[in-house]
Amino acid sequence: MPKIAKVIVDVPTMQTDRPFDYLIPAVLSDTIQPGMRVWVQFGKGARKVSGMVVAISQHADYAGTLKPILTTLDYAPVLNPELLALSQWLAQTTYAFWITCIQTMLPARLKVDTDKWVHASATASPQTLKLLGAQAELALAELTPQALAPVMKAVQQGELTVEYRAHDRARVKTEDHVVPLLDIADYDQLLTELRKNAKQKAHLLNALMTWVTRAETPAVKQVTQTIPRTQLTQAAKAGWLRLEAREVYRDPYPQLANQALTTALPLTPEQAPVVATVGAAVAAEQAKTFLLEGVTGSGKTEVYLQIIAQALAKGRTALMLVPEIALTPQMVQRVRGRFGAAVAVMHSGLSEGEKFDEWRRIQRGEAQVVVGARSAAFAPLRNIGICIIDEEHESSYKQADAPRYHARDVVLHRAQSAHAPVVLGSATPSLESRARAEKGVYTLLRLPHRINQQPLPQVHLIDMRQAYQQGGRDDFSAPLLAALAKRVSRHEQSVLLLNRRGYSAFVMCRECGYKVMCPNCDISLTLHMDTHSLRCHYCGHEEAIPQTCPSCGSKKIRYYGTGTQKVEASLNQLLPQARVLRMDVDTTRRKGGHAKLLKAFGAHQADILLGTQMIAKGLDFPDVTLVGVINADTGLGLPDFRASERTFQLLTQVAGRAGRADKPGEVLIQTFNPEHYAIRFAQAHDYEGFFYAEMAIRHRGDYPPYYYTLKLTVSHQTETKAAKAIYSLAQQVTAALSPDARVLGPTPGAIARLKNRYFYQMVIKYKHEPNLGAVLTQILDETQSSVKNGFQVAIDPEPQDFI
Ligand SMILES: Nc1ncnc2c1ncn2[C@@H]1O[C@H](COP(=O)(O)OP(=O)(O)OP(=O)(O)O)[C@@H](O)[C@H]1O
Ligand SMILES: [Zn+2]
Ligand SMILES: [Zn+2]
Repeated sequence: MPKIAKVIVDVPTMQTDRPFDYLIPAVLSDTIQPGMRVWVQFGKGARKVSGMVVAISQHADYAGTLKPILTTLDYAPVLNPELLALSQWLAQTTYAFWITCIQTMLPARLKVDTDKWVHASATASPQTLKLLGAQAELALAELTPQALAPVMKAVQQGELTVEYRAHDRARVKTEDHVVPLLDIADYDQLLTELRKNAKQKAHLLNALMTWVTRAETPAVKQVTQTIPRTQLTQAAKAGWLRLEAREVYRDPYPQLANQALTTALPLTPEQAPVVATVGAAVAAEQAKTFLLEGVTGSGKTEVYLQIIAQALAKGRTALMLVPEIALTPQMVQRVRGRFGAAVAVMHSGLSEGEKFDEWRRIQRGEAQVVVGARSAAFAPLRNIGICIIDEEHESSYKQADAPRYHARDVVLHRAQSAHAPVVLGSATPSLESRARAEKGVYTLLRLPHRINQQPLPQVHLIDMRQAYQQGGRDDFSAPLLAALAKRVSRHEQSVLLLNRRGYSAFVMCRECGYKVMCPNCDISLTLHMDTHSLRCHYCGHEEAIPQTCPSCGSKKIRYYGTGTQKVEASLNQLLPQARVLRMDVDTTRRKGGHAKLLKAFGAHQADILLGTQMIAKGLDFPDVTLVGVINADTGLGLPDFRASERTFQLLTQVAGRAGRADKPGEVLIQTFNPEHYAIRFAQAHDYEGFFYAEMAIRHRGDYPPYYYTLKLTVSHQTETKAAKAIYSLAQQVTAALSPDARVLGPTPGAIARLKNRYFYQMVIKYKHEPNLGAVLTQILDETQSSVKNGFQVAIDPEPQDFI
């Protein structure tokens, strides 16, 4: 009885979002396993596509004749059974295509690329044949837009046919090594036969004898420092040696390779019981979730490292997630410093090749500790013994595009099947997690004090309404300037936060008020002084800054908004003695830019580190005694029920950068809302107070964590079509819901037009809705058939952004 492979093909549509049956040819019957990528023929044109074997069975679900699998792309599964099951769970819970989930879980290098080629069909006219020139076929990707137009026309008329050709990009990096082939006596003999002046050959033969004695096979890279490569090739031809390509890993952190390992610190009386409690769950293989609520500088990272060590000692592996912006070189160094080569790092700053190699080191069991950002939740670790999510409140753990997963949920799901405990750590836990701890679903553990009983920094609020009346200058109040100046004279350091949430610099005409807008999106363009251009942060459109107003022709074009560059310029004017380092998207765009700036600041090459949100987290610099917040409240006005929570978290985190060593810290927060509860609780370092106050507000408004939320978005290039569609979907959804559910909207998206598409959305708030999943799947099914009409529907469970 032939065996059947169930294959998910790489064709992401609703109709193809299920396993298809393929025959396993006899030659492959011993090889093929679930989790392997294969080539198959698919669809009408029987074109070659890649796919993933998700199961093997004796039974076909399809009654017709089955096509065979053409061949495999992998020698071993790239998804193990646990991850394969996870991919299916992910597809179900995020309403995404199964193939999209599979691809999200694998490194980009394992995604098969398809190129389109055209060649002449039997009906091709001489004119069409001319398009091909002397070639038998053309790669579409290489044609210019002008050349493409007539080719596409010929394709539509059937004179040219398109062929899809997929190719695997999973290439490993190799390095050549010299392998001696003879023994010492032979080399000695050759040496005596050499002509006197053949100095290079003599040198090589001597070297070969040394390598044979030491049983070495040195890298060609090293050998060619003293012996020319041509000598090696000649010697290889003569049969003296062989050049062998060996697989090497690309190391994203070569500078950390030979670092001496750090040892565990003696734990403080607060840390010790936390490590013991979680350690017990690690030992007992209990899938328990702990919420570690520890103030900034309380030594959470040391706790994580010691818990990880316990899991490793049991022969199990560890997964540690850190938000992208907190994944500083400092953090990587701390983990690599403790566990050395056992650590693999996964984040978006790595090259594709580095990501692939780190993934393979994990896959092969050579790395047992993974530290990484959101996507590391899918690291191919086996035998997980502990999972840690640092800064668990961070919204960047939620992916905004399909599959719209939350890394915290993925990790909790994996830990459950691995019987491993999870630690969610934060100084400012999300309301959702803290509420679960309140109900006893999670176990609450606390580190209420800083290491060595260092006090948390004093926080002062500066009322900017008064400061402006008293003649404050630019963005700086008198007290903040004075405090900065004092630090400079004492050779201490300061961190200065410019809150960019809900905010950006723009260009406006002072005569007529014209703002330069993106031609594709309903949003003003953002000013970038380093490139002297205006850019759209949504679609990437870029244009030069106009000299005169495009609307009225006036020359009174002015720059508005507190951009970091503008703040830096006024700091240089107001405090000429201070050396300022600016850290924002512009100065950290290049690879390693982030690390370079932090290193310079750590080496005291600057007095002030000025930056956006990215400086608020994870930094541990002992000489920082002042933290200034230029604008605390830009995010408070956003139409989002999490606005207060986000502001509280940001202020608490950034305040936590001050006074972490022996010198006491001070924090100055400039605000227009000094009475706002989020700002007051941040001033008092009172997370618990904030939690209960905010819970009351959420309760009154029927918001999470009391309700679940789900956002449904429809877009179309024609505004009326999008609007009509959302109203009919709203009816369809409402009909399926119980009276307890609430529907907000439909409304136009906060940015109603993006990339020339119009967006309409609705938000569903609910507690228990057993029918919701079915009606959403039905909606996806129905709208998918209208994709040809240009509709796009997106379902976002627990969205992090309501705009
Ligand atoms: N047991 C200990 N003994 C001595 N020093 C410690 C101990 N544990 C941690 N530290 C030190 O205390 C400082 C703060 O610790 P750490 O950075 O781990 O805090 P954290 O809670 O992760 O802070 P944040 O949430 O602000 O990032 C670090 O410099 C760390 O080396
Ligand atoms: Zn104008
Ligand atoms: Zn745009």
